[in-house]
Amino acid sequence: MTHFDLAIIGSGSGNSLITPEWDSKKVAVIDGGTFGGTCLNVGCIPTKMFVYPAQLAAVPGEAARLGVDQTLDKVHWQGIRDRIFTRIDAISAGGRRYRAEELDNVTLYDRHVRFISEHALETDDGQRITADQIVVAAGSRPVLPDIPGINLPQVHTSDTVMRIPDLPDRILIIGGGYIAAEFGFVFSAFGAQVTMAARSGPLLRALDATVAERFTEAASKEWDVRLDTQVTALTENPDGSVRADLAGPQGKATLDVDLVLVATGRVPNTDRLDVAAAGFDQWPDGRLAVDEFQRVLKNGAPVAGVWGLGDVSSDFQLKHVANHEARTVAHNLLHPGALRASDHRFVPSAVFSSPQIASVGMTEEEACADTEARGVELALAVQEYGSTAYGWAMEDTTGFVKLLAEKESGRLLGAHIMGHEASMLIQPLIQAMSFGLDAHTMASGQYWIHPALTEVVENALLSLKTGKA
Ligand SMILES: Cc1cc2nc3c(=O)[nH]c(=O)nc-3n(C[C@H](O)[C@H](O)[C@H](O)COP(=O)(O)OP(=O)(O)OC[C@H]3O[C@@H](n4cnc5c(N)ncnc54)[C@H](O)[C@@H]3O)c2cc1C
Ligand SMILES: NC(=O)c1ccc[n+]([C@@H]2O[C@H](COP(=O)([O-])OP(=O)(O)OC[C@H]3O[C@@H](n4cnc5c(N)ncnc54)[C@H](O)[C@@H]3O)[C@@H](O)[C@H]2O)c1
Repeated sequence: MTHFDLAIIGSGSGNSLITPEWDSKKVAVIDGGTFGGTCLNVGCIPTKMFVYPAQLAAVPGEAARLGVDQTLDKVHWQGIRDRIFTRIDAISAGGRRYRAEELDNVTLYDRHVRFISEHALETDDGQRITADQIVVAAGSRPVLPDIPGINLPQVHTSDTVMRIPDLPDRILIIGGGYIAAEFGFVFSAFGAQVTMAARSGPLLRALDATVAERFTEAASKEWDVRLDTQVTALTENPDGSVRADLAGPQGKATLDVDLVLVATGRVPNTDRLDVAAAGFDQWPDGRLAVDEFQRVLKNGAPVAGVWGLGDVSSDFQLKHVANHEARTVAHNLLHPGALRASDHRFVPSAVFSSPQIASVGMTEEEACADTEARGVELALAVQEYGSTAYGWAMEDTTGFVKLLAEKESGRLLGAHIMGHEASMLIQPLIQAMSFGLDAHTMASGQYWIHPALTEVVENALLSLKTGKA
């Protein structure tokens, strides 16, 4: 049995907790997977490193509309893949080496671990660890739906698909969420024939309904989107390809593909941690229950010295949320008498597909319910990129900004953007919501550069008919 001042399970956002204040204390970092966690190794970072070259591959199609003829000669899958993972693997190895070898006070356990009591853990090779403080930052993993043939070697998740040896000709993506949307774009821009089977339509249906509908329409022009379609079986063909049995609105069909990507959501890793053995509370979806200070709960009350952060406990499976919660925990570990709460009021997200999407705050449906419940009026504006000068330059036909605000006060309730650089255009709206700037003051109290694309945000704000306008 080895005792530590602090034990951290998970080297993703959990790794950032080891600040210089811990130099004189004994710290354990435990990770049974690849050092650095999901975002670095199999998540945000490599996916976006594929999205960027995919955007370049899509340029000739876009340029032709504007009178510039270009041709795409070749996409070097292996070169792109190796460039990405040479960089990422080195960062992961460097981070691991730093923790394992260069910090005297830190012990790295490359093992899976499970709880045996509130403050005691056991690794999968039988080592016992106790700690005054334990941080559970163990993340989530892909769900594999119960479909016959799901374990065929041609079936991948986001954990493995980015390292495949060659770009397949034909890909079936099961799911219609974030991962499906991003990989659908990457693989189709690279030249693969992509079919997407979404169990219930439209794509990205957790987002605002206008975004989901208009994204589905745009995506359907680029790849084969089958809504309300179940994949009922996967069978290996004699030539090594896979036959998928599909059941959809048109009845039953079969589809032969070279690779299947499963993107049907992710589950928190609480089961493999055996948090039930410590008696910690869990939500029905398996997430570890924590309070606003990120303290793990047991029978509804915080457990002294046990904390949770990121995908394992969060409502949002997003890296910037995991990082924010890690900053909360970093402070609270060191300041037990002055705890800080995490701020989950205005959590933005972006889908790096084509078109790109960014959202913050309520959907229209949520804003309607919210304003109705509070007896206040809702103001709504939809502004097309194509209505601004920069949109004319782009000959844009798909991009738009949708804003939702409280009519009387002009307080923004939600913002949804689809189109070129949506993830950047949304930032001033996140800022306004976070700092309580009303729509009218935001629109008219500052200069907006002409004729930048930001004018679409300015015009959307001006179109909101609020009490302050
Ligand atoms: C394909 C993909 C793309 C994404 N893109 C984005 C994006 O663009 N933007 C964004 O904000 N988010 C994105 N995300 C989500 C983001 O990656 C996660 O929200 C974030 O990485 C979660 O961080 P974490 O620290 O909670 O967990 P992780 O980074 O997953 O770290 C958990 C660690 O715990 C280890 N572990 C788990 N169980 C045990 C155990 N029992 N014992 C020991 N170790 C254990 C795991 O090996 C892992 O290394 C993406 C996710 C995926 C899959
Ligand atoms: N850009 C980003 O921020 C980004 C990118 C990728 C992933 N992520 C995070 O990772 C999480 C997981 O991504 P995801 O795309 O796997 O999940 P998701 O929750 O976004 O989408 C899952 C999809 O799978 C469908 N589905 C579920 N079970 C199914 C089944 N049996 N058959 C067919 N379809 C089924 C759902 O209806 C849904 O459309 C996301 O929630 C997101 O938070 C974020």
